[in-house]
Amino acid sequence: MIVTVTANPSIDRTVEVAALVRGSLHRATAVHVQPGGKGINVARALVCNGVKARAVVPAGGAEGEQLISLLSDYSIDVVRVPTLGTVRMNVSVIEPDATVTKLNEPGARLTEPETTALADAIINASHNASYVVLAGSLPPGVRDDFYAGLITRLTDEDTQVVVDTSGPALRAALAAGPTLIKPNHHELEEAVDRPLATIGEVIEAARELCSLGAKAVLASLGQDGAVLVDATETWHAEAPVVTARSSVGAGDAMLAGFLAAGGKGRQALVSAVAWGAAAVSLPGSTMPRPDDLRPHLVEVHPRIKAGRELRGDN
Ligand SMILES: Nc1ncnc2c1ncn2[C@@H]1O[C@H](COP(=O)(O)OP(=O)(O)OP(=O)(O)O)[C@@H](O)[C@H]1O
Ligand SMILES: O=P(O)(O)OC[C@@]1(O)O[C@H](CO)[C@@H](O)[C@@H]1O
Repeated sequence: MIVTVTANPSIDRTVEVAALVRGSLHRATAVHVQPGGKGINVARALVCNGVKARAVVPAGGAEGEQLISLLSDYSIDVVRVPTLGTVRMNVSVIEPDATVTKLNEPGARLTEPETTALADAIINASHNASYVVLAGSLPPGVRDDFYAGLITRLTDEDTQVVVDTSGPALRAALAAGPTLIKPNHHELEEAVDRPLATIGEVIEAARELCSLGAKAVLASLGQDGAVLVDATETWHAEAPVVTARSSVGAGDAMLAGFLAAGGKGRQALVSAVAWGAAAVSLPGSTMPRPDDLRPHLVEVHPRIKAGRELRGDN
């Protein structure tokens, strides 16, 4: 069982438009409403591929009810932590060339008792978990060291903890020694506070985060695939570039693919890249199913080209 935690869940509304023009009225050509937040997406991707997942989710208000109802379409074991505040609504506007303009709300403030209840629910839900995934932003009211505290508590119980977050929460989490972190290109640049233009620079930055406490780094690089750095090895793998439809949640699908294939090493990286590539070719934040996956097309570079320039996001 893989346990995912989404401290700041969302209802994701993806609106497709012909072209986005600031200050204009747009008529949507399609709309998708899906349960969102990174941990929830990881859990959705896992169960869509027959891997058992439990999702811990704080949820309140009418939107909280809607989120739980949307989640009932998936065979996820949902652990709901009731809150007074409502679940946020995040909007992605997608143009035909797959350009995404994303509007994420901050999320409702969690009170101190709610934060304590969430932390206790996570610990209770995580006994016997093969991995616990702490994913996404923290809502207002929750301290930056929330994930760090959980990593310490879970590691004391020999649980493997994966973190996918950004900014101060990521920096605080590093020192607590997570099993794996999954930054994207932008989050990695932010973590080392410099631009990263080549594969070699990404690898150097990932090693720096290992020296700060992460046991491994899985960096997602959009159409340039992904880099995996652990204590002994470094790999770069990529799928043939697909015509993107929506990149929302592709990084979450990618992390799910990595964990579904064992959570370490070359084969897990191949699976991760295949799941990520499949996710970008699907609408909204739709997670891939077995028929969508093409792991045999993924190339693991036998020799890493450190000087290769990154092509940019999706
Ligand atoms: N155009 C593309 N063609 C092929 N594979 C892609 C493409 N875009 C993304 N991928 C795959 O999907 C993975 C995740 O993409 P990306 O780096 O954009 O994630 P992300 O920024 O973490 O996404 P999110 O935060 O929305 O979940 C990449 O590592 C890569 O394997
Ligand atoms: O605001 P956060 O927590 O950083 O990210 C939330 C979010 O953008 O991440 C997912 C895609 O990865 C979406 O489902 C969701 O809307």
